[in-house]
Amino acid sequence: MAELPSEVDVLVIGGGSAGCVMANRLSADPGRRVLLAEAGVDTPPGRVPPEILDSYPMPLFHGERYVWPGLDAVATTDAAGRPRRRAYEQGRVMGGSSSINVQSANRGLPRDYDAWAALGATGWGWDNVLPFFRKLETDLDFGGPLHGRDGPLPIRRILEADWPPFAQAAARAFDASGLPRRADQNGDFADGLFPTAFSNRDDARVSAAAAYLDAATRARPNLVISAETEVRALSTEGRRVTGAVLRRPDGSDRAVRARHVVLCAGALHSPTLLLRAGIGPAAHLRDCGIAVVADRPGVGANLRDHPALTIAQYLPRALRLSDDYRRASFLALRYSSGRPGGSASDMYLTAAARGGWHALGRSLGLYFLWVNQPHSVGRLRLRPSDPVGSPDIDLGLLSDPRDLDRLASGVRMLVGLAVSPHLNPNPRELFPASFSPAIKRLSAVSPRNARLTAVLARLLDGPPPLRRLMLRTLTGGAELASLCRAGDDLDDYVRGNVFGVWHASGTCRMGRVHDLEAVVDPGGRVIGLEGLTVADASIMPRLPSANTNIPVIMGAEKIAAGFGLG
Ligand SMILES: Cc1cc2nc3c(=O)[nH]c(=O)nc-3n(C[C@H](O)[C@H](O)[C@H](O)COP(=O)(O)OP(=O)(O)OC[C@H]3O[C@@H](n4cnc5c(N)ncnc54)[C@H](O)[C@@H]3O)c2cc1C
Repeated sequence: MAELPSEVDVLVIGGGSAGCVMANRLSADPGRRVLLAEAGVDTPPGRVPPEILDSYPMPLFHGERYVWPGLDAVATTDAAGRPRRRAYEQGRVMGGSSSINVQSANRGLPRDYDAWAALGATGWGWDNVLPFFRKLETDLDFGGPLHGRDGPLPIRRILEADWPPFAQAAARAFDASGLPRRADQNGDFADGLFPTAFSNRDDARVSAAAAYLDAATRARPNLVISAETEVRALSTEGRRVTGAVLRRPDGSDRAVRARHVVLCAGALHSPTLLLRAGIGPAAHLRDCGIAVVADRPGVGANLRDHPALTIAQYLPRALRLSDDYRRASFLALRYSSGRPGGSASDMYLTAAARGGWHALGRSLGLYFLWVNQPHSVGRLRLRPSDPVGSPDIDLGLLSDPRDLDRLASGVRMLVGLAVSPHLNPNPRELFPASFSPAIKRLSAVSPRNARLTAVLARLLDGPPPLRRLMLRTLTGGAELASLCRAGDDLDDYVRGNVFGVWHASGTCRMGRVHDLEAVVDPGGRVIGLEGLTVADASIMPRLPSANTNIPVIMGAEKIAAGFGLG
């Protein structure tokens, strides 16, 4: 257990994607004493658990060891107004969600950041953020003015020449979209079919912890890293944040004073800590019995994730990945829906050659389809009956009907592409999948599940009538191709199955200091408070047209570069 200082210059709360960047960059000044407090276990160099290093990530987020317990979220409400709630995984381990994620390393599009600037995040336009995208990476495939050569995070792709049969087949099937094949999704910003970029070296994950908390950084005498240390509360004196109360692994609480606190607890926990400290919408705080320190209506508002569907396909044997091939996701299609209310590149589709770690998963391909530029917005609140318990999260994924429309049209497009002689021409063998509680249970790594899925996989590979019977049982009889023929049924299917892709963001959004809904200024400082910065996924004004890890790391790099105590 690391010895805790009683007073530091900077306390960084949360050692996730943003927190690792902040701890590294802020402790580069030897005169600044920095403490990083992370609730989860540490992953020091040379002792990263093999399941975290693994290029195949799914067992991590279906397991319990590295995720926050008790977090769930309402995806949307059904036609009768009933909320549809499901577990929402977030990393609780050094590296945070970058230690459990799918490792996709996608920047998004220049116009995403120009839109941030237009919304009040002055200085965050593409020309301003590009230097930080370059700074964070070593691109192992591409150079030139758009790419970094010596940043902490290696980014690579499996290029077409090295694709296994599934990826070759999926690309041939997706060619029917008419979109060109492109090589660099982080440097070529038009629509097309790309090899996905990911944060990985030598077929091993490189989390933010591996990249930014290397041995040399950890050896700095002015940096203390305290894992298994949960921050229970921020401390305030008037409108100044003066430190926090930390719970140690032995259960004891310890107050640490800090000249400046940097919140990097993620888009769900950062606003939760602010609300509990009395920083948030005044009426809501009063409902919870919390004294108001600063009335900031934007705290917990503007919660965004990409509304997504998962769809599985029974794969012929020739397209299945061999067991020693760990990475399963190879390509992505960025395309424009062309629907009313849509915009260029507003949709995203990925194809993975394995639906799970087990025998059943090996016989399935898995597609993720999401709205890349959603209009829908959700919110996070404390529960007035239990303000110190898990927050009440409503992703509001289809709160805007244009997102329902685009997802439904995306399903039609996917059916048109994936029901193909290159993959599997049988429309009944492309079917809805979701990470329901039953599938999550089946996806936990255990000898029992290995045996059970081996039996199921053998049955699935049996005679076609038996396979159809199994698929009917698994999916409750829903067939995507027939759903697409009946518009209302397709909408019901989308409403009943939509979920996020763990890209929670926006709950402490950046904006101009006079914007009442903004929570932080363009330097990440909480408006109206002293001594407090937020530097994680919470600050995004809008989602980029991309997975969020690399944009979060870019944001933390930028905030660290402009950081000053005060
Ligand atoms: C399952 C999953 C798959 C994903 N796949 C991808 C992908 O392939 N590509 C991609 O780009 N993005 C992906 N994402 C999203 C991406 O990883 C996140 O957007 C990004 O990691 C968020 O960074 P963050 O710093 O905001 O939060 P996090 O990385 O989640 O870090 C927050 C940290 O704060 C700690 N913490 C929280 N509260 C406290 C407290 N009170 N005290 C102490 N510590 C605390 C947490 O334990 C955690 O370590 C995925 C996310 C998940 C969960």
